[in-house]
Amino acid sequence: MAARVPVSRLALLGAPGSGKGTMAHKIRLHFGITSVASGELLRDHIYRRTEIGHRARSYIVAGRLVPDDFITHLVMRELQQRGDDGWVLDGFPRTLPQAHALECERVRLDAVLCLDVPADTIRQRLSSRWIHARSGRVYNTHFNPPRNAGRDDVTGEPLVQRLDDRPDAVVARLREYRERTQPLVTHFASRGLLHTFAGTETNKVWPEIHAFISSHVRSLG
Ligand SMILES: Nc1nc2c(ncn2[C@@H]2O[C@H](COP(=O)(O)OP(=O)(O)O)[C@@H](O)[C@H]2O)c(=O)[nH]1
Ligand SMILES: Nc1ncnc2c1ncn2[C@@H]1O[C@H](COP(=O)(O)OP(=O)(O)O)[C@@H](O)[C@H]1O
Repeated sequence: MAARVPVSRLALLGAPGSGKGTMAHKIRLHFGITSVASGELLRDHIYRRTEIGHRARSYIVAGRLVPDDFITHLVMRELQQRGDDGWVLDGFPRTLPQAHALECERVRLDAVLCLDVPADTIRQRLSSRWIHARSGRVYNTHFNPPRNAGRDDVTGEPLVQRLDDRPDAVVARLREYRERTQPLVTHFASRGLLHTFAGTETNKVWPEIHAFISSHVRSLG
């Protein structure tokens, strides 16, 4: 059974393809803490063809970050719905203004887990990532392939590649990461919240993250 941590508020920081979503999934399975994934929120809006999705699409396809106030509003609304529960933020904050917005709203973070993965590994992973568009389930032809090639395990529906996993969009996303997200490393380190986990294989990094959450995460229970 999952070991439950009563209250914990974590953020996953890392380049595109560093394994944030994969780790968030493992944290939910092992600790019962669910994630708020900013990219998934946006893709869901695009899939449902909402006005928000319409605004976000051109940024995402070009590999650019969507405007700060736009994504902050979306994530804050989601967090308000969660009330006092713990959560893992996957992909937010991604810029200094987003981190400042969390502080302004007095949203407490217990720890920021930074995934440090080399760019070559990231390019390989993203070229072999496939998703089920409706649910957001993520596969990889090498790491966690679907049971039937090209088909979602649960629905049997076809898998697709993300438009922003094309090589030119990946170059743009890695540039956005270096220029706008990496400054958060210093920001969170200065607040004593940063914990970095380096490696090229999720299954080797996960035991370190598991041990960290088991021993460090604040509990109000
Ligand atoms: N080969 C390989 N692929 C992995 C590993 N960990 C995660 N992946 C895959 O790499 C891709 C990116 O991981 P994901 O969790 O989506 O990264 P995110 O973009 O940071 O959320 C997905 O297709 C994962 O299934 C690993 O250790 N090895
Ligand atoms: N916090 C954020 N700030 C700005 N744009 C975001 C944010 N989160 C997600 N996005 C947009 O959604 C895209 C996909 O995000 P995500 O699913 O987290 O992908 P990945 O971590 O694989 O790059 C980003 O490239 C960006 O366009």
